[in-house]
Formats: sequence, structure tokens, C-alpha cells
Amino acid sequence: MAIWRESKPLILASQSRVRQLLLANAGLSFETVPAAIDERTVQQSSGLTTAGEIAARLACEKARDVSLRSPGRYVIGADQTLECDGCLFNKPVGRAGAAAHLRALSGRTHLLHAGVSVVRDGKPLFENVSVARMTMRELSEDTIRVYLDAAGDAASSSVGAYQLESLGIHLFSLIEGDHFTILGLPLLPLLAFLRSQELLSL
Ligand SMILES: Nc1nc2c(ncn2[C@H]2C[C@H](O)[C@@H](COP(=O)(O)OP(=O)(O)OP(=O)(O)O)O2)c(=O)[nH]1
Repeated sequence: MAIWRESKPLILASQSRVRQLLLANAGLSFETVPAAIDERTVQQSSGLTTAGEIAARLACEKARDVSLRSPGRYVIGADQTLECDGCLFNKPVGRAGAAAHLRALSGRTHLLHAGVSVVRDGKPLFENVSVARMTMRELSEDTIRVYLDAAGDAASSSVGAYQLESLGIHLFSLIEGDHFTILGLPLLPLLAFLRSQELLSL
């Protein structure tokens, strides 16, 4: 029996490989349709300033954008923001950007805010923002160099310049929060909502 009970598959409005993997591993049938929004423009024009509000708004706008082009379909949008000592970080640009992120996060605790939204026909049906606390150990310049040599381009594919389930684990002394939130998709609240709408057979 299929896990997803609707005749038409879910739509994930995300190009994020890890989000696609998490949904696939949960047994959900879905299509991937990237959102056609400029995240920085949406963030700036929203006037929002907190990491959680920004993650929620961007997740909703990504899902809304795709849902308006996909009548009748349930569309999931997600976004993750990183906040450290009041500063907001976006995805690093290239190796130099990733090194700068790691120097700024070294020896400090940062918060990852992961927002998820479900929208149908342009109407938001669900929203959740989950937070994880990540304490990075002190990183020497040598450690940053060795890590970036080993991580390669993957280091600039996520907001904190790390993939926790891969080499990123070497960077941390303490992790507090839900694994899926850290990877960028609060899966448990999302599945609880879909189940409440009788959209899942589990
Ligand atoms: N594999 C992995 N990916 C992570 C981790 N932490 C964050 N990420 C990824 C999830 C997202 O793809 C990305 C956060 O950036 P965004 O929320 O803007 O999403 P992205 O631009 O990748 O895709 P989207 O906007 O959804 O099309 O970082 C991690 O620990 N492991």
C-alpha cells in the first residue's frame, strides 16, 4: 500500500538534494518543482529580521509560488536560516566564503532555524519552524583547510558550510535538536500534519 494516499503525488518546491532524499526515504511519492522566487529579494522586501520568521516566510513563498502553478496539489516548501550571535548567515559562496563562515562559527553556538510550509492552491495550510543548537569546536586554520580540502564543493551547498551526516560531524562538540531540522526539513511536524489530514496511510 502506498504511504501517500492522494491520487496525485505531493510536490516538493525545492532543489535541495537532502530534502528530496528525506521525503523519498520516508516513502512519500512526490514530484520536485523548483520555486521561481529570489530568496534575498523576498527576505529584504518582507522587512522581517528574525531567523525564524525569515525561514517561515521563505518556506511559505516557495510553496505558494509552485502551488499557484499546480492547481489542486499539496506543495511543500522549506527554508533554513543560520543565526550566530545575532548575525544571519546565508549560503557561503565558494571555498573562501565557506572558510569565512567556519572562522565566524568556530568556538561558538549557532542556531539553525528550519521552516516548512504546506500550501494548496495558494492557501497556506501548515507551517512549522524548528530550531537546533549547534556548538562548533574551536577550529584552527589548519583544520579549516583540511576540512575544506576533504569536503570540496559540498561545503558551500549548505548554509553552515557543513553536512552533519558527512564530514561536518568533525566540526562539532555539541548538537542539540532534531536531526531532520539540522538537515533542513522538520520532517516530524510535517508528517504529523499530513497524517492529521488523512493523507498518509502510516
Ligand atoms: N546534506 C545536508 N544538507 C544540509 C545540512 N544543513 C543544511 N543543509 C542544506 C539543506 C538545504 O538544501 C540548504 C539550506 O539552504 P536553503 O534552505 O536555502 O535551501 P536550498 O537553496 O538548498 O534549496 P531550496 O531553496 O529548497 O530549493 O542546506 C546538513 O547537515 N546536511
